[in-house]
Amino acid sequence: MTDHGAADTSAAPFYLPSGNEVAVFEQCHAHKLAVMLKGPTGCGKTRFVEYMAWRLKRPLITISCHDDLSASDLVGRFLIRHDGTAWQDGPLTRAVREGAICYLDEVVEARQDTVVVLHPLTDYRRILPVDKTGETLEAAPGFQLVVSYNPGYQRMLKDLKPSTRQRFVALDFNFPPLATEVAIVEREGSADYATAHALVTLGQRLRGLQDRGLAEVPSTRLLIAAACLIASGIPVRDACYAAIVSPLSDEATLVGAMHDLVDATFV
Ligand SMILES: Nc1ncnc2c1ncn2[C@@H]1O[C@H](COP(=O)(O)OP(=O)(O)OP(=O)(O)O)[C@@H](O)[C@H]1O
Repeated sequence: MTDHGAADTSAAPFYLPSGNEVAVFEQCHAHKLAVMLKGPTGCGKTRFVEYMAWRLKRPLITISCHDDLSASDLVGRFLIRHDGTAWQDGPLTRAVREGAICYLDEVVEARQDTVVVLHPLTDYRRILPVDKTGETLEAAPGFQLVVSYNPGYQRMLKDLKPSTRQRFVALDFNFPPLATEVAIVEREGSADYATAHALVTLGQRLRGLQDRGLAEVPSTRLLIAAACLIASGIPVRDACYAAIVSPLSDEATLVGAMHDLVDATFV
């Protein structure tokens, strides 16, 4: 869990919008609507929430969901101490009390019985029943629930229930348009324009391999990693293999096809 505590008064997190996501999110916040960010890994969802929390001057509490995450992990539990037991709020309860933005990353990884804890917070009631203490907390002004969800993963039995999905306004994220992604790689990867442009061109070509069986396509995050290696003196091809090609696949044919695209991009 990442806890930015009080509202972030430092400089704005760097975020380049791709569409009207900032305006839509602001309206959701004003109307107390929960938001679901849908999109592939590494395309800017977390950075967007950090930016919005800064813009709206709200504290941000981030929770990475996994299949062991229990309702108590979110809401809180009694801790045994030398002088008895003491209640400790979980991150969701703290966000509700503080009026923070609570960001649950990859919410689909959490078990259904954990996810249902969110339901009464997403409708007009905005309440959190804390069964173990008998309290019912009303969310403080400014509280907002935000979840992320990667629809690309094949999940079979594991998916969000319609009764959960329909509680959120969904914002679709994808990799940014070329010029925007070049600007991001330039800035975040300390790259010159030509290198950033070439890396994004390579990224777009590799994303085209999805039709040929590449399960995971390169995210903006991977392109930035390659740029960082290049900026620190690693030869371009080595950087691309290590930061982009190798993390994406172990399958010889696909790796070969990706190597060819690296060579064709950086002639
Ligand atoms: N629009 C953007 N503006 C600025 N930086 C961006 C943007 N999109 C992506 N990035 C960069 O890409 C990195 C990865 O993005 P981020 O961590 O937000 O992805 P994510 O979609 O939350 O991924 P995951 O689903 O794996 O958590 C960021 O740390 C940032 O450097």
